[in-house]
Amino acid sequence: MTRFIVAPQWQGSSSSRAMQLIDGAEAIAGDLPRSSTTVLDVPTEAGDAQGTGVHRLSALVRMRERIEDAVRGSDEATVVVGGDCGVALGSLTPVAGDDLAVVWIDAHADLNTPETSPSGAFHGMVLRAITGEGESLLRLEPGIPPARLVLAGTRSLDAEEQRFIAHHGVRVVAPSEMADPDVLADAVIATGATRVYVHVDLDVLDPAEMAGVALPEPFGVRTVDVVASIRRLRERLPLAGATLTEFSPSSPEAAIDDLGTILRLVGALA
Ligand SMILES: NC(=[NH2+])NCCC[C@H](N)C(=O)O
Repeated sequence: MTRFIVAPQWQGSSSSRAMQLIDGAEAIAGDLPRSSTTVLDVPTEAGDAQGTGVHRLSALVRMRERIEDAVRGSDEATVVVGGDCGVALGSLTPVAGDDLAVVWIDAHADLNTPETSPSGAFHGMVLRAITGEGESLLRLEPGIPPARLVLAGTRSLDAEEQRFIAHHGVRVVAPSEMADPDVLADAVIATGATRVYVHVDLDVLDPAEMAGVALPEPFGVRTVDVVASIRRLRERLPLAGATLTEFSPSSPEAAIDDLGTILRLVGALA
């Protein structure tokens, strides 16, 4: 049975957004099987950037350790539910290796560094940290090489992210390409990896199908296509771990509308 870890991490400077991410994590947790779900404590400490340009750095370093400890030692793939996308660092660290590909299903690339981030929010830097770059207190070492990354559903890129993708020739599966589930699976197989980590940020979905995200981006992917792409990929490679992140409903009533969609994605990852 798949294990779930719920990590209500928040990375920004706004407390209303923090509350929404915490509420979102709790709403999802309420629908997961109780016996196989661990809910981590909410990191209430404000944390300190320590001059790094990463908001709440000290709190995020602690949260990373907590997530890593919770994931480590399981024989099966663990699905870590955020919280923000930054939880993927702690979730991926115990399963990293030179046979691993990382699939980033997200409207954003999350490839900023503290120097290039427009927001100071770690969720926009976490994939870069997974490649072993960026702030030294909060990155994977050794990192996953760019040739082992596949981005999918991506449609909002900052200048440095565009440069990184072009420079390294990172494969980006466009939202429209997701209609054919073989495209993602083929792209991951082409990296030569033999295991795959799948990260899903709910903002990859079209806003018509997912309202409860902080940074909705138009022209997104249909839930049915994300589910089919993940299932097809899993027919071809074993899943090493997964994240499902960024649920931040504006109210408990609004959360109910999105939970059915979220559970379909949970089903594809579990
Ligand atoms: N996974 C996300 N929601 N990322 C949002 C990132 C937004 C922007 N690119 C930043 O660096 O701040």
